[in-house]
Amino acid sequence: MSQPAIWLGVSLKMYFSYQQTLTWCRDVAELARRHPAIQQGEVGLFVLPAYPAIPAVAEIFADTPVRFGGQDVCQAENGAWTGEVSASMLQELGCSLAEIGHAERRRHFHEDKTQIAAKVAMSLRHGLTPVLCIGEEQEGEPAQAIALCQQQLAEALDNAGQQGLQGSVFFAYEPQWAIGAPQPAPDSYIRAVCAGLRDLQTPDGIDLQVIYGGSAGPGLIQRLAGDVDGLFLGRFAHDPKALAQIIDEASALLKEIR
Ligand SMILES: O=C(CO)COP(=O)(O)O
Repeated sequence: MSQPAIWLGVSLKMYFSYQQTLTWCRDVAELARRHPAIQQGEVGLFVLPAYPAIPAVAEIFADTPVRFGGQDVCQAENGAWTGEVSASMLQELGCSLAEIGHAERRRHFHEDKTQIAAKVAMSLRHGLTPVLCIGEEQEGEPAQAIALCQQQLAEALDNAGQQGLQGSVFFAYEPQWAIGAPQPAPDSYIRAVCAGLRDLQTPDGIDLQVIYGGSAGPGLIQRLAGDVDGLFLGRFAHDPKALAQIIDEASALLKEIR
């Protein structure tokens, strides 16, 4: 089956309890089982729950095409790294993704470009698709945002390129000023930046899917009309009905643009 044309990813961050996570995932699994666009592989869905929920989430999504992964991953293979989770353990649990470099991790845990590049390489080495989060801190001009993202992307893929690692990377473009806001960045801004990001060069064998995150919710995917490969959702996917609506919109958009 070919790759989905639109990806919808959801990070649950630390919003839900364990039981709330399972209840939400069961609703999403049900949605995935009955939605033709998901079943036919036109719209892809991925979910990033908190680490302890991963084994139960794996069971819930077992008979669906929904992918799941960690909200972070350790840069080291294994060993004396208290509190960390290795890429190999994520893979063992059935994960196919690892989120890397989210703005909240950069802010609260001072993650830097060296760690982020090492995490990207470690994920690819273990067959995990990095969900690499990049975005400018302050609102400015699209050209400035593209230049900054280009530099951060090159730094993040540097180790992987040098090691000749191959695979897909979700480039989650998340302007930091739009995360946790009442509404996303303006449509024209997102379209201009994401169109530029899609043209960026990557090391041989690494392909990018550009998805937009930052207060994304119902209505946005249609307004971005084909300039992004998908959305990376947070709060506005907490209501499964809202997620269902976004899947419907993605499916309708694909019918329009094909
Ligand atoms: O950071 C995000 C996704 O990882 C976006 O979160 P919000 O949509 O809640 O702003």
